[in-house]
Amino acid sequence: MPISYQEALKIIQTHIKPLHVNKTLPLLKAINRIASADVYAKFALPKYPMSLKEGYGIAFSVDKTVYTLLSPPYPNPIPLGYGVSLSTGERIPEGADTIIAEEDVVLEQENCIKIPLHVTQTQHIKKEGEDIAKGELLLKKCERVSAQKITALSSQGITQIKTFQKTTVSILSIGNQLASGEIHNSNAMSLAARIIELGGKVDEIEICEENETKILERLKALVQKSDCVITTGAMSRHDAMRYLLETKTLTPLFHHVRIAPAKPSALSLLENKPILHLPGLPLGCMLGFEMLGVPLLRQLQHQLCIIPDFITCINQKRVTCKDNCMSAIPGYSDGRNFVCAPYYEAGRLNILSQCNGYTLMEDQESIEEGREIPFFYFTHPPVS
Ligand SMILES: Nc1nc2c(c(=O)[nH]1)N[C@H]1C(S)=C(S)[C@@H](COP(=O)(O)OP(=O)(O)OC[C@H]3O[C@@H](n4cnc5c(N)ncnc54)[C@H](O)[C@@H]3O)O[C@H]1N2
Ligand code: MOO
Repeated sequence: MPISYQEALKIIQTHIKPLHVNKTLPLLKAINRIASADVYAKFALPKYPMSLKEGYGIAFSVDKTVYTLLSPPYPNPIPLGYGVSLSTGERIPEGADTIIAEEDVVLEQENCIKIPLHVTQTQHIKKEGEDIAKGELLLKKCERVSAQKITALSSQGITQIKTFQKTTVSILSIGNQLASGEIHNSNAMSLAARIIELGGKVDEIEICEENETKILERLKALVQKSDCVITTGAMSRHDAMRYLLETKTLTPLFHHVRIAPAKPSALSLLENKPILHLPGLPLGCMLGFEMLGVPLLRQLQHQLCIIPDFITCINQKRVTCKDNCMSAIPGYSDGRNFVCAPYYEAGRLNILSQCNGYTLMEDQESIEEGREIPFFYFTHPPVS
């Protein structure tokens, strides 16, 4: 009996152990990787109150509009009614509590300024610790290292961080047409490209003819090399990969999922390494990877949510799907609307090149125009 898509995801979450190999990397090499340790701020930023304008720092007094400018060395604190010249980003001396931009003052004499009537005390000042507090959590374990996270880290002088090792994947493509050279192995190259896009590393890409002994031998070798193996093909009736799963030569954690396409997909463990078995039909293989392979990689990479982020879009063209399963429908979204691909049968080859993501729809025969749908971008870093 096929299990539901949710059950398959649950099995990935409960049976697949995230990888525990750490690597300390320079910040820019860590981009898109997952942090393997919390990083805290060593000191507060800014370290001192700073002026956000080119102008004057004054010790504000409510009844005064004219301020005498002092020259360094300044008295500590600056007395009420006095001020100093400051540039943008400069430290504000003790006692000065308000910044007046230079274009807002009238120079009365050489060392005297007249400030506008409406001044807010503390204006244009960035206070000590306003950006980052000492001890603040800057990067959480299991969080993706992004350009936005780099700002705080580099402002602390942090040049390297601990991340989880990239997931390494080997691909075994099974089929006699592949082995004889009758067809090119576009599935493996497409999967490999996608794995690299997602931040993984591809170790080996091999082709194997449909022979149970040879498949098993190659799988045993590949699980030694990689964190995870993906097989493609030989999953229909009477096929070799399916036979190995059905006879429990390879013990499946699941086999047959109520998804469309890629229903015959399976997940097994060999020497504790996960093997994802996808069908050979090209679109079935790639959408099966999006539905099951992406969550598997996210699980291996400690992602808290193994499903990637999605946005909500409005469906623009009626879509037919399969009821009693989770259908993945590829298409294009401009961020607001979704239009499904003109065709999306599992055996088609090249339609994804015209798509930027897919929607998932469960137990529906169709998705009507105007309906809200989830949309998963291919380009979203899925380990985030
Ligand atoms: N009588 C039935 N037939 C099929 C059923 C069924 O229930 N009853 N299920 C269908 C479903 S669903 C799927 S999915 C496929 C599973 O097919 P396989 O995984 O066994 O596919 P292969 O025989 O290995 O390959 C089919 C076809 O796909 C192309 N291919 C395969 N590998 C590659 C590759 N690496 N790169 C590019 N293209 C590849 C090639 O044209 C193969 O001939 O079974 C249905 N059948
Ligand atoms: O499960 Mo298959 O990929 O629909 O043809």
